[in-house]
Amino acid sequence: MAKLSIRDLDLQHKHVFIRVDFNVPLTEDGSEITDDTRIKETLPTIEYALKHKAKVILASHLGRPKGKVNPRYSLRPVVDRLRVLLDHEIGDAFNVAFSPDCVGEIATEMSRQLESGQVLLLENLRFHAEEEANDPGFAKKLASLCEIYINDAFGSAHRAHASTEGITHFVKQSAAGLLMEKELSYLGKALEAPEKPFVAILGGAKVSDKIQVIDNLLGKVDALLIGGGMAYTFLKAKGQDVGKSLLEADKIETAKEAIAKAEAKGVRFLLPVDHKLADKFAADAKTQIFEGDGPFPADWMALDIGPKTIELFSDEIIGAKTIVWNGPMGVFEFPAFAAGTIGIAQAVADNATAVSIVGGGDSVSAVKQAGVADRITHISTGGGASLEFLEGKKLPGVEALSERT
Ligand SMILES: Nc1ncnc2c1ncn2[C@@H]1O[C@H](COP(=O)(O)OP(=O)(O)O)[C@@H](O)[C@H]1O
Ligand SMILES: O=C(OP(=O)(O)O)[C@H](O)COP(=O)(O)O
Ligand SMILES: [Mg+2]
Repeated sequence: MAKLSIRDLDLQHKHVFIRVDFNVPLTEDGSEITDDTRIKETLPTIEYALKHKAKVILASHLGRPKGKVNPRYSLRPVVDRLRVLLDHEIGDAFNVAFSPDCVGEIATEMSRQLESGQVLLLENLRFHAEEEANDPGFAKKLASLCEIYINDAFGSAHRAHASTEGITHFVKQSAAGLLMEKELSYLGKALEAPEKPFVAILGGAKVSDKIQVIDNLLGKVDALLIGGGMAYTFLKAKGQDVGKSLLEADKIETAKEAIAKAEAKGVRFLLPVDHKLADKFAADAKTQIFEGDGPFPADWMALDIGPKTIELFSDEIIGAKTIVWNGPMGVFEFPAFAAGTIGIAQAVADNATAVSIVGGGDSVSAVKQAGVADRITHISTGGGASLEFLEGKKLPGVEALSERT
């Protein structure tokens, strides 16, 4: 990689701002972390900086609070977990300070008081609309906290936001963290010339974001399996009434184009053939299995793929030599709708001859919940980011870093 690495820099006694992706899955009320993979994966970078006597400032977004302060999306639960993890790694009673705002007087004062070898975590960057708008004034405020900027947030590297892109224009040195380097290096090698058959599995809830990558994926994969919340815009595009299922009406045209392109290119394009429907979006919803391409019963929504779809997708997965998976097959956080995601996780893990890559905050959480993570070749902290990387797009969070000269 031609980009500067944290290992190239002299960190001693400097304020080092590390952009991390602590956008971890939480319980519904936001009070507890359900999967801390993204925190654990940044520990090598944080420990490296501490060992080299940096004053470490950590910043992240959490969820999509849309530019407003919202306690539901506070990073406070992350401070507690980080303390425990660093205690365990570094020694007892390791303190992590927490600033209730990522910019302003308190953040400035707390960062000024940091000593070498100490850590400060800033509150959710997305409590300010300027973060996602990549506002230069806001980026400058973030930059004023530090002398060195490190981006270790691979999971957010596809975003050109103030803390991932803008900030680099206001600091002298911007470098990649160890997790960022590890992800780029692994994915770069694995996806340079993937062995075929190459099967991509897409699901999850970020339909409008991720439907964009399909066009480019169709030039690379032999089969594309679409489940989860992503599937219903496609089924609607094929003329099926999907009731109250997740639907992005303004992406129906994009979906139609993708279906046509897959056909023209001879890519096998699989959609669910049965579903587990719910009468409401809740863990205790009434359920029914629905099969075929007729209209869903009115007011019901699909929250999981059905057993025939698990079988159909698994048959495709068994024969693959490279598998990339992002996005759960259903609302696996509710036990009644976890079977599809767990079934696909097992099928991916059971294919011992394929290189398998599972990416995304929620997908990784699901694979761990299914107990098969150790049989996946690479667990990536990035969902959208790994898809855009696979597409061959330049990631703005990486592009913005200083060149190694
Ligand atoms: N059929 C569905 N309807 C609504 N939400 C769904 C459905 N299937 C999956 N999801 C949700 O998608 C979310 C994860 O999507 P996403 O963030 O895109 O994945 P990842 O974090 O793995 O990249 C999960 O919280 C899951 O509940
Ligand atoms: O969780 C994330 O992506 P993912 O759900 O695709 O894994 C990243 O933290 C990016 O979050 P965003 O999609 O709200 O910008
Ligand atoms: Mg997610």
